[in-house]
Amino acid sequence: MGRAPLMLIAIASYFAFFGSFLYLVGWVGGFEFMPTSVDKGLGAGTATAVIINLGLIALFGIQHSVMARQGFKQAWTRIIPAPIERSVYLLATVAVLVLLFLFWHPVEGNLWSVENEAARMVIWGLFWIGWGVLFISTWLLNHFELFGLQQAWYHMRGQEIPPMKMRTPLFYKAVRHPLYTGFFIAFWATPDMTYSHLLAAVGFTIYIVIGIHYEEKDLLSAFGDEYAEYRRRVGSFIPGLGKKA
Ligand SMILES: C[S@@+](CC[C@H](N)C(=O)[O-])C[C@H]1O[C@@H](n2cnc3c(N)ncnc32)[C@H](O)[C@@H]1O
Repeated sequence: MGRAPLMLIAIASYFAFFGSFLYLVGWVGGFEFMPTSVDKGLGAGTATAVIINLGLIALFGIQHSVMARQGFKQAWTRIIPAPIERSVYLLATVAVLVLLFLFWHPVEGNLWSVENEAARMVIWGLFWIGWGVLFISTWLLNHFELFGLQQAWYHMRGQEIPPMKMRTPLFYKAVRHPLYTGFFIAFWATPDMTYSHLLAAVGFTIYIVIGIHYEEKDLLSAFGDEYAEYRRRVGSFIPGLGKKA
């Protein structure tokens, strides 16, 4: 395939992913105007709903973890062009997110509901801070590389795609996984914790904790001692906690 079509695929994937990310923010927030959300979707009995929902989260986890591993990438790039490997990964993520948005089955009931208006505002503030931390973290790492545009751009210009560099600016000096810290805050900071929301928060938290194990394995093999030393010095999600000897 020509260089320009690959660039177009990368741009289309970027915007498709960005759209699904914005939908995810509204989906987790459970805003009225959303066609579906963590609290608005198809109906089913509790047991069926829980099984389907956990299946949807597992699907997201499997797609995300398997396709991000080095071994998979090496095999996969014999089939698809390497410059759009990340873009195809993003398209697969969009597909599993769309399944989540369409087939999530809300579960009845409420764990907590904060009545006090000021407290509700503080919690909503935290929700937005979480998404903000996540978004800023993508720029701290390398936004365009993370979302596949840089690879296709270099390829289009006939230049070699630069290897991934280890980065530890700003938030990364305090924790190794600020993007996931942002994700946790965004999922857990809600003034109305319905059982549906709780299921999503617990499910995605478990997935991230498992996913990090594999992500760090890859980071250790890519960056060696530099990353090992970083793990000894810097906590995982919460500053000072989860350092690895
Ligand atoms: C979705 S990002 C999440 C990054 C990180 N786990 C976080 O929560 O901020 C996953 C990608 O970031 C890369 N990555 C993670 N930490 C990195 C670092 N310190 N420097 C460069 N790349 C990193 C991983 O290799 C992976 O491709």
